[in-house]
Amino acid sequence: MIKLEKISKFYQVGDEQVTALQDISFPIEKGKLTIILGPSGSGKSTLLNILGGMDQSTAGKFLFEGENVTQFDDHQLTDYRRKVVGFVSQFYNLVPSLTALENVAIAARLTANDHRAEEYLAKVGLKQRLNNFPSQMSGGEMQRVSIARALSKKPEMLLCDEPTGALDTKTSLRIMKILQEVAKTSKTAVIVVTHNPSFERYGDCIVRLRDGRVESIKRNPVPSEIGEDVK
Ligand SMILES: Nc1ncnc2c1ncn2[C@@H]1O[C@H](COP(=O)(O)OP(=O)(O)OP(=O)(O)O)[C@@H](O)[C@H]1O
Repeated sequence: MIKLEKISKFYQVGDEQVTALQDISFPIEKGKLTIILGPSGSGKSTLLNILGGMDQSTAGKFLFEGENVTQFDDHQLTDYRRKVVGFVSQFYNLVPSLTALENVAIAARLTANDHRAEEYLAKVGLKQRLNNFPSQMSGGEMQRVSIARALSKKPEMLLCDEPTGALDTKTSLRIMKILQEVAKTSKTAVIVVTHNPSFERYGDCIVRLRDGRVESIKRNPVPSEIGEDVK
C-alpha cells in the first residue's frame, strides 16, 4: 500500500516560512493511473519529489508497502530511488551521444535488467528506432525512450512530471495512452503531474491541489480510453 498521511513541507526563506504542502493525505494504488492537477505553485513538483525520495517532508508520513519513507536515512533513500522509482520529466534527459538502445540499457543496468532494453523500447513502439540518436528523433519519440528507460528498471512507482509539457496535442495523447497502458498492464503505480485538465478523464484517480492542499480527490470508475487512431 502506498499512502500519504498529513504530509507537509515548509521552506524557510529569510524570515518567512513558505508552505509548499500542507496536510496532504491520499492513497496511491498500484496498477492505476493517478493524475495530479493544480495551478502553478500549488505544490505538484514538491509532492512528486517527496514521492520519488528526492526530498523529505517536514511533517507527516509517507508509507510505501509498510515502510515509512519519511524515516529513511540517505542510504535507504538512495536504494529506494534506484530500485522502486522510475522518473519521466518534461525534458527527456537523454544522453545525446548514446542511441535509444544505449540510453535505456545504461539505466536498466542499475537493476541488472539491461538485456531487456530492446523489449522496453518495443513496448513503447520504438522497435524501429533502436539505433537512432536523440538528435534523430522527434520530441514524442525522445519521450518514449525516456519512458522505456524508466520502465526498464521495473519501477513499482512511475513518476511523470509534465511528461507532455513540450509536446503537441496528438503526441501528448500518444504518451498518455502509453502511460495508461503501463498502469493497466503492470503493477506499477503511475503518477502524472500535469497542467492539462483535459487529461483528467484518462486517470483512475484525480487529485487536485491548490495552495499546497488537496482541493479534491475524484475517482473515475471507467477512465476514458484513448483512441487507437493516435497510435
Ligand atoms: N526550494 C524552495 N524554497 C522555497 N520555496 C519553495 C522551494 N520549492 C518550492 N517552493 C515554493 O513551494 C510552493 C510549491 O511549489 P511547487 O514547485 O511544488 O509548485 P508546482 O505546483 O509544481 O508549480 P509549477 O506548476 O509552476 O511547477 C511554491 O510557492 C514555491 O514557490
